[in-house]
Amino acid sequence: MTIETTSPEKALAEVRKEIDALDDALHDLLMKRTELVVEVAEAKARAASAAGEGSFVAFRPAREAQVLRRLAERHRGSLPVRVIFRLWREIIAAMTRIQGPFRVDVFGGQDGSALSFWDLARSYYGSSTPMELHDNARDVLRRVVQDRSVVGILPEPGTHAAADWWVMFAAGGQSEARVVACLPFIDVAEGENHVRALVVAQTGFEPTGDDTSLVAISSSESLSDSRVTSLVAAAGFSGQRIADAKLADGPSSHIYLISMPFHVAEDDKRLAALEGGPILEARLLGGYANPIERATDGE
Ligand SMILES: O=C(O)C(=O)C[C@]1(C(=O)O)C=C[C@@H](O)C=C1
Repeated sequence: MTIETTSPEKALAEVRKEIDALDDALHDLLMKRTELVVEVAEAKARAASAAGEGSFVAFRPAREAQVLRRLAERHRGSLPVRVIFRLWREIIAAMTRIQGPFRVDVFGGQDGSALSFWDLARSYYGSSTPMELHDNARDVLRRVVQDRSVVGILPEPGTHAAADWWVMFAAGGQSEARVVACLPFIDVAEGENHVRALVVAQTGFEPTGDDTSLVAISSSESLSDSRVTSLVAAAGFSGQRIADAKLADGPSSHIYLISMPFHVAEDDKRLAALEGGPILEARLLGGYANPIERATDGE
């Protein structure tokens, strides 16, 4: 016969003591991580001044994607990866704000999807980051172009009635703004179907090893899907049309948005090779680290 020496109260108190110790360890690590991010900011400031720039953009979406992918890869147990992401997104957003001004302008539209886009922005850019809602995608884009500290959340082209903002982006003057991320960063096949958004900011579209690029091409004539595909292939690229638009005036009256399943750099020679024949201009709009895909997530 075994004699019960530990009362349930005592066992509970023991486990809670262990939880307290873990909380302390987590808290210590968070404080240490913050100190490292201050060093990261100092390194960025030095790099900016060496490049003759007075300030720097702290936001590095490619690095953020790599941080999340690495965690998803090593994750075990019943805590959903989405919860891990939410926790790290809160941390990363706070650490971005420690380095300098950072704010988010969100497209909400007028068709009831505002809450979905707002939620997406909050869960990725933190509970205390200043955010503003706009009912017009063009206003969001304008804010991004005007202010280096702004990140814009816009509906994914081809999926939303108001998602024609990319045309203004593609046909407007040169700007430092780029598409740099896609939200949500985790796609759960059996999860609820949420909206997808693209993130636009004045920061680089850097490679992560698993990316999608968005290139806009303009033409004076209407191009069929197969024509677009073969022109893209002739330049050494591959990709598919995900959206198109017809402009009222100017020689480049037809404009197509091509999604390419790899990273395209700003100086990629294939962009120049695309121009010629019916294509008057090819412009890299940026792109994003492909979100991770899961069949299920802790359900
Ligand atoms: O690695 C950086 O450049 C950082 O600034 C650190 C960090 C992070 O907290 O991991 C924060 C913000 C950046 O957008 C990317 C990553």
